Amino acid sequence: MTDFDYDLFVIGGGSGGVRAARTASQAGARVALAEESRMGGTCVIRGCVPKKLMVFASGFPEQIEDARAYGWDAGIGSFDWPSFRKQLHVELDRLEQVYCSVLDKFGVERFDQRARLTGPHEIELADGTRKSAKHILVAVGGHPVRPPFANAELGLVSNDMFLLEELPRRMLIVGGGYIGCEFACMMAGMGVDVTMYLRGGQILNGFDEECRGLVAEMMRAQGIDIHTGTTIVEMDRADAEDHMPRGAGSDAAMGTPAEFNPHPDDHLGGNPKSDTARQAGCPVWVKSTNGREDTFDHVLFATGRAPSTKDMGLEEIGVELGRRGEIVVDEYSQSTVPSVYAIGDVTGRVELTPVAIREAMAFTRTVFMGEKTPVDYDTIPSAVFTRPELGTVGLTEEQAQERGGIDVYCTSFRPMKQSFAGRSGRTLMKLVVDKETQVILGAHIVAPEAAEMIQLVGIAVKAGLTKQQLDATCAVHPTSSEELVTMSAPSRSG
Ligand SMILES: Cc1cc2nc3c(=O)[nH]c(=O)nc-3n(C[C@H](O)[C@H](O)[C@H](O)COP(=O)(O)OP(=O)(O)OC[C@H]3O[C@@H](n4cnc5c(N)ncnc54)[C@H](O)[C@@H]3O)c2cc1C
Ligand SMILES: NC(=O)c1ccc[n+]([C@@H]2O[C@H](COP(=O)([O-])OP(=O)(O)OC[C@H]3O[C@@H](n4cnc5c(N)ncnc54)[C@H](O)[C@@H]3O)[C@@H](O)[C@H]2O)c1
Repeated sequence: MTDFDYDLFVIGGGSGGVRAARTASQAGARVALAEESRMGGTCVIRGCVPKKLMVFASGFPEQIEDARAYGWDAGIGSFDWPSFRKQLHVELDRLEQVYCSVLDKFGVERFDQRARLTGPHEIELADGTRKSAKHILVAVGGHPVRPPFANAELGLVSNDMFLLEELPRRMLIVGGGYIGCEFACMMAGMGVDVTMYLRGGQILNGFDEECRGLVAEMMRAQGIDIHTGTTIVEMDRADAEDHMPRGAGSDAAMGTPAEFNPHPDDHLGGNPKSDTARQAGCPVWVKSTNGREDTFDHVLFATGRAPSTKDMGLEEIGVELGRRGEIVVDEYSQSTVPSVYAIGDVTGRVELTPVAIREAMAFTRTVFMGEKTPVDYDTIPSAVFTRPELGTVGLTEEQAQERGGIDVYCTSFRPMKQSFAGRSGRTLMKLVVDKETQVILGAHIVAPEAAEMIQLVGIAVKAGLTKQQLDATCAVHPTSSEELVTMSAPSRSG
């Protein structure tokens, strides 16, 4: 064993990789980590964190409108994107430093470069250096994928949204999953005119139907123009000759286009080193399946992500990849090459930060602490940061109906704060309960702060509590969440 340079070499400094490196080092292992872009990975640099800060920024117009209804002489003024963006990146730089310091503090050797596998125990760094390790952990995450349309490179992906030089006036978002819906609400809140194209009939495929319907209704009420069963058939630069608006240059029609940098490397949805240099895309002319032709300052492709396994040397050494390029692993995150493990988005299991972190900790326990620890994927709560938010845990009503024997407790109301302000927004709370045992199988909330609420209800659902046990908890009044412990009769059974 001492023949190896390290006990563990981690490739990827995102949520999963950093946690695994730190905990393995704490467990006494000699650890190194290579990160080709910025430490912190998707969540910290181009995902959860900047997204949530943008969610906060985009919520103020509504809050100020409410403040006026509550008697404040408040005015919204205008939103200064460049100033927000500057502050956002100061914060991301700070967090990146925190991640670096944590690794340094725990004695993890860092390599700020790309790494690939050249053997079951060998890693090659971009500068040609080779390192050996008893175990290799691949935690390289995923990257956004554009659909295979001609000229799709004219569109942005989520990574680009945090780097925009200026906010678009009009924007088309293609895709209605987590990322599409969250950006639609953020952009609309910041005053952008948002159109969405969905391939299917509704946003947020896989979530509870009633909740999807309500979130879509609320998004439309904010002015988001959602087109279902619609996709792009053709797209081009708006200033291409065929698509110039008559009597006006595209600048006049669309605002000054920022410099356009195509994305030569779709491996990370862009060149990882260009994070600070990337400029916004150009105005785009779009023809859609509904026959409509339109121009947008930007098109955002929120059409899914793929594991970043390209050119990693994985298949060459015998690591099996799945259909989408994900690393196939067992319940202990071990790949088909016993010395190579993989965690996080690159395994295509559940693409959430807390899940990548749990996989990292289970990996450390299994490999470095002698406790074989599988990850528990049952009943993972999550939230979509739309406005209002959607929090979800456990089975949807539709999934539970398939197994049958359920009671559904559901309530929908105008929350006190919004009702007073004359706002039409509704809150929805739903508990899906096993009729016989009364165990709660699922909980779904559409409400302001639903993400905070579902974290707590998630404990009850994970613990296998019954509806009666929830009801035995005294309500906190006046709150919205008290409805979760006061719904007395099922709305329906199935
Ligand atoms: C816009 C957006 C919003 C999101 N919001 C949420 C949210 O609110 N809540 C939530 O739970 N999840 C959210 N996610 C998902 C979450 O960010 C991911 O599930 C999580 O970051 C996965 O962690 P990871 O460690 O697997 O990979 P990553 O965080 O992607 O880290 C992988 C790292 O590996 C590096 N890398 C890749 N290849 C190499 C190589 N060959 N050599 C060296 N380094 C390499 C990359 O640069 C990257 O830093 C969001 C994702 C996006 C895109
Ligand atoms: N709040 C959160 O926890 C959060 C936020 C963002 C992302 N994430 C994670 O990241 C993952 C990826 O998010 P995502 O939104 O990119 O993926 P997603 O799979 O949730 O949504 C992609 C959407 O794009 C649509 N689509 C795909 N190809 C298309 C095409 N050619 N034309 C039109 N539509 C097309 C799909 O039908 C789907 O609705 C999520 O599954 C989630 O795990 C989580």
